[in-house]
Amino acid sequence: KRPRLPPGPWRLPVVGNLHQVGANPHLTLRALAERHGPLMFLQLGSIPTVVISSAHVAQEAFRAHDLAFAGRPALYSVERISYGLRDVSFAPYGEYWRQARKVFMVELLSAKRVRSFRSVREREVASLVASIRRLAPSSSSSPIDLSRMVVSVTNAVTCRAAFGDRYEAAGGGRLHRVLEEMQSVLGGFCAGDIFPWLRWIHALDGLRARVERVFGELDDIYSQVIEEHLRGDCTSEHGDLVQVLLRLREDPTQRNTFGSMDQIKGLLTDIFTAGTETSAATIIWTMTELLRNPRVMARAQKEVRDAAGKKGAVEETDLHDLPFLKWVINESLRLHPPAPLLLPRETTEACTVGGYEIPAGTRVFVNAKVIGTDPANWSNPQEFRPERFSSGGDVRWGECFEFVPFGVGRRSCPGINFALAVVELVLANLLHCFDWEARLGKGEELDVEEAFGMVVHRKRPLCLVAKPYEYGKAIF
Ligand code: HEM
Repeated sequence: KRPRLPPGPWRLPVVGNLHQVGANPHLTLRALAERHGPLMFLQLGSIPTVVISSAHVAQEAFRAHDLAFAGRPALYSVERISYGLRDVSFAPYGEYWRQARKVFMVELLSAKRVRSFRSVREREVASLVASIRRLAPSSSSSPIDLSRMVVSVTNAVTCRAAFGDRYEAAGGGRLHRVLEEMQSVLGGFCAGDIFPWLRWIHALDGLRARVERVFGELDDIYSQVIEEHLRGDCTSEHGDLVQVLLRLREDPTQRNTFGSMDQIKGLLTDIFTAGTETSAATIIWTMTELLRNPRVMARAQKEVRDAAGKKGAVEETDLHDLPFLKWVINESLRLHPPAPLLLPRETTEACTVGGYEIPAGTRVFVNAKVIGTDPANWSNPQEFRPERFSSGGDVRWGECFEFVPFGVGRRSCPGINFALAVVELVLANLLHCFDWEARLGKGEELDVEEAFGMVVHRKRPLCLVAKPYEYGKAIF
């Protein structure tokens, strides 16, 4: 007997289940899964879709059929900005993806390479602390927009790792603006991704023009940076990604894969889309939860201040002594995974999960947020309680299906080391150098309202009063 599709809600003609998903899919999909189960079938416009909402189903799907789930859909905005999917994140599963991911892993994201960017991180974090001091010289200063400042730091760290010292020459400010606009065109569902035959509509609704504008500006910046590297004007002490990619062009074994400039540019875009907003959102959600939980804030600050002592700043070598801070970050990633539905997958072949058929070409969402707050695996799941990570040692990312903020299987995030290095250093310094206060009305609590996008941020920026801490005077 032919297996059936997984259960799911009734669908309307043409739109299918689209009207039930709405503008906040990570929330509506939770409610739908509660009714229809942890393996659910939806028809989103013309796209057959499966949503996985439990650790148990994720484990069964990815242990037995990792390859079948290793594809990605070709999304409208991503296709153009990644130079025709010449990236890692959205490249179709195959040889190009494998080679490109290997280059990322070895040349940019390995533990050794991440360590080599230490001075980049320390410099950018020092500059963040100095900016906050300038804006908030005393405890009676006005609140500062921490969300904005944190995105600038994560952008700057990624830009320096990718471009080396040419980052400022590339016009740091202009690049930030373009990257912001890029995140906005990539955010959310667009009609052309749900009804591929409707892609023409983006000529009318303005999306095509926005994508073209961002693409043009990015291309301009990349061309300038690559040109300077080719002229030999680049002297970064740690070696940067552009240098590495240009060297690969000279290598006869790699030339076929990385021969064209478009390939280099596609990979650069990937680093910015995958790496900056995700890390910034993690920092901001962690600060949000610390402010909502003064007991946890006090313990985290004590740990950091004990480790750094009278030093004006926390250095990377101090981070080894901060186990509590690491649990705090894990707890934040559990409650607020920046990519709550991971990145969409598309099945490369048909497979059977839990006795149900998943046809080839099905779009797949894994609901990391629901999995991380499933009462079957987490006690009092909505409570922010970092101590729950105290037993069992470090999390083994990718092997623990109850906690998947970085995804699962062969397409899981390769940037974990790179991300956590900057997230930990920024947070440690924010906690060491300042005391923080959210100026709220009587009885009011700091909110956790979300704005949906490929990366889920706070709906409103995190604006806080920063009170300089006594030992924080001599920064670095
Ligand atoms: C806290 C920060 C981060 C979070 C929460 C995060 C999360 C994720 C998630 C959920 C995925 C999709 C995984 C899947 O489909 O199973 C992903 C993929 C990816 N991430 Fe990250 N990420 C972060 C930081 C970074 C950084 C800093 C980089 C690089 C500089 C990076 C590079 C990538 C790439 C290239 C992919 C695509 C992998 C592939 O398709 O083979 N990420 N990330």
